[in-house]
Amino acid sequence: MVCGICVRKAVALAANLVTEGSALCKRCSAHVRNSPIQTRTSKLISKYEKQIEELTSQCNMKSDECYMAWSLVESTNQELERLKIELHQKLVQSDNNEQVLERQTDQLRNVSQKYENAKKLWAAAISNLENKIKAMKQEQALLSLEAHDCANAVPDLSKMIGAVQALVAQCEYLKLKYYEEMAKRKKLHNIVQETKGNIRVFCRCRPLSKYETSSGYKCAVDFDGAKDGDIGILNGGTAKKTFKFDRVYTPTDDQAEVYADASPLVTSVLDGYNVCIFAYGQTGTGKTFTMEGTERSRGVNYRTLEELFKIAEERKETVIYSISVSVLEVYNEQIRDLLATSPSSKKFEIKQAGEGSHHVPGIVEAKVQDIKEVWNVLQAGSNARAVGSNNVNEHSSRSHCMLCIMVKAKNLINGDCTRSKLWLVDLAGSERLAKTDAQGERLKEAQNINRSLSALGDVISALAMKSCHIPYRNSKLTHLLQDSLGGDSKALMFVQISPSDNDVSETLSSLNFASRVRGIELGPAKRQVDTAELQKVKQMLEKAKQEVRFKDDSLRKLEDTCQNLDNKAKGKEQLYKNLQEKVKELESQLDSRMHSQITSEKQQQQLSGKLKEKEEMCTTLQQKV
Ligand SMILES: Nc1ncnc2c1ncn2[C@@H]1O[C@H](COP(=O)(O)OP(=O)(O)OP(=O)(O)O)[C@@H](O)[C@H]1O
Repeated sequence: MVCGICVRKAVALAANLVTEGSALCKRCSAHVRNSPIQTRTSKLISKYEKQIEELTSQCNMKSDECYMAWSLVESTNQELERLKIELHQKLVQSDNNEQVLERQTDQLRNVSQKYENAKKLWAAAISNLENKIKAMKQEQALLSLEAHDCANAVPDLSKMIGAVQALVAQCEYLKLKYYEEMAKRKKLHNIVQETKGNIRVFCRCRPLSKYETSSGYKCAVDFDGAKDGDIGILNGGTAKKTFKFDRVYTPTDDQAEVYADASPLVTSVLDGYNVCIFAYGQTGTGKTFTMEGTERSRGVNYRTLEELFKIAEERKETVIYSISVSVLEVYNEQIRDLLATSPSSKKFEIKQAGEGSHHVPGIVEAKVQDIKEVWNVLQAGSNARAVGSNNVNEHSSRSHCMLCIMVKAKNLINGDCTRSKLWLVDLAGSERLAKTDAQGERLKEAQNINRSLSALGDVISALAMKSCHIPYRNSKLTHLLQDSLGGDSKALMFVQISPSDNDVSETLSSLNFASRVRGIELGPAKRQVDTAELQKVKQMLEKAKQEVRFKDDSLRKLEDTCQNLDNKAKGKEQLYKNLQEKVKELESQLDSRMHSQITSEKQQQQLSGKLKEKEEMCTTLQQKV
């Protein structure tokens, strides 16, 4: 209850305790009796206070709700931010992917461009090759036509084979005949040799030397009967002494002509006969020239060996020959083995001569395969001879130079084996001691020369008289030549003379010696030989040889033609195969290119698919945002 004074103020006062019927004044705490208005007001107040309380609690609830709503918005915003970042990252990635894709697309474009270019190139190459193949096919067709023409040109292959077989058979028959004839010829040849005598003498006169001409010396030799083997020596004006030999060579006769007459003896060596060819005569008359010759004008030694190898080669199908050579020098009755001492003998193989090869032991021999090797051996001999003397010319005049060729032969048809020897001797110059007026060493040399030359004469005489004792051992020269002087052996002596009237006495001496050698051997009975039969056989043999040669030639020509055609066809075939292989190679290269193109196209498609997926993902995300 508020006093009247307070009542007035009551309206303005808030919250005052009101009790029904009475109340305590809040200001003065006096009990105040409630008026009806006051009661009603307090009722209203409490009612409103209740309403306020309700509203306050409602307000609190709403504030909580608001708070919750705010929190939700906050978290949604955060999510949105995250999504934005994610979207951004995706966009960046998508950009990167796009760039990679672009690059790959560019690469693919390049690859496909290259592929297109290569394709064009290959296509051009292939069409080029196809053209070539076409051309080659045409050529091949032409060639096969040609081959057909050729085949047609040959009447009939079987006929041809038959003809060839007949030719071969004929050839074989002719060969047999040829061998038979050869055997006959050999026999006849040896008969002819025997009828001519086992020792023959050829006389050769050298030209007047420049010195002789300038000194006014004249030619004292008459060659009028030279063709018949007659030679005349003018001795003191009109007096003329004539000699007869198997051959007489004038100063104009060359080395080939001289050798031509000696060559049949070479054939005898290959047939198993021992042979001796020697040059005898006064110093400076051309013994070395005849036997050795010069490089431009080869002598008997070289030509003999050349022919020997030629015949051995010709006969190689029927006889196997093994040839070896020894080179010796006899000076003052001493033997010098020039091959054993030669500084250049390393060029060929030398060995001790086989047992029984020589009567004098210890001599070496060089086995020679061809004429080139022989030349090396001859050179080695000459070099060794030069090394052994201060002056080769003078020394050679006073020593006997001896070349021995040993031949072993095996006949493949009848199995015959022979061993024979060919001596080629350049004798020391013969001089009369009275003329040389020699003394000391020179006298000794001259005496030795004369002794050995007269020993040679004695051996020849003893042989001619068919003595039971032949004095071979009287000199080293005859001792060495023992096998080739006498028995079945054949000898040829070149008597060398000077044309000068200043040398007449020496010339006469040499010719007398040579006549003695020749005269004692040739008997009248042996001269009467019927050469007509021999001529007939020779002609038959020549004809058979020509026929064989002709058949051989035509066979060889046919074989050559067939071989040529075969070679051509093979060549073309190979070319065609090569081209086919090239085309195959190109095709496989093209295939692999196409395969790689397809692979790269597939890769491109896969990449585009992935790109699309990414783009869709981006769009979805953006929409979400
Ligand atoms: N037929 C010929 N034609 C041309 N020149 C020749 C002939 N014969 C010899 N001669 C020459 O005569 C000279 C003497 O010859 P060569 O030396 O051969 O005589 P030789 O008898 O061997 O002498 P030696 O006994 O002194 O050794 C050489 O110059 C040679 O070239």
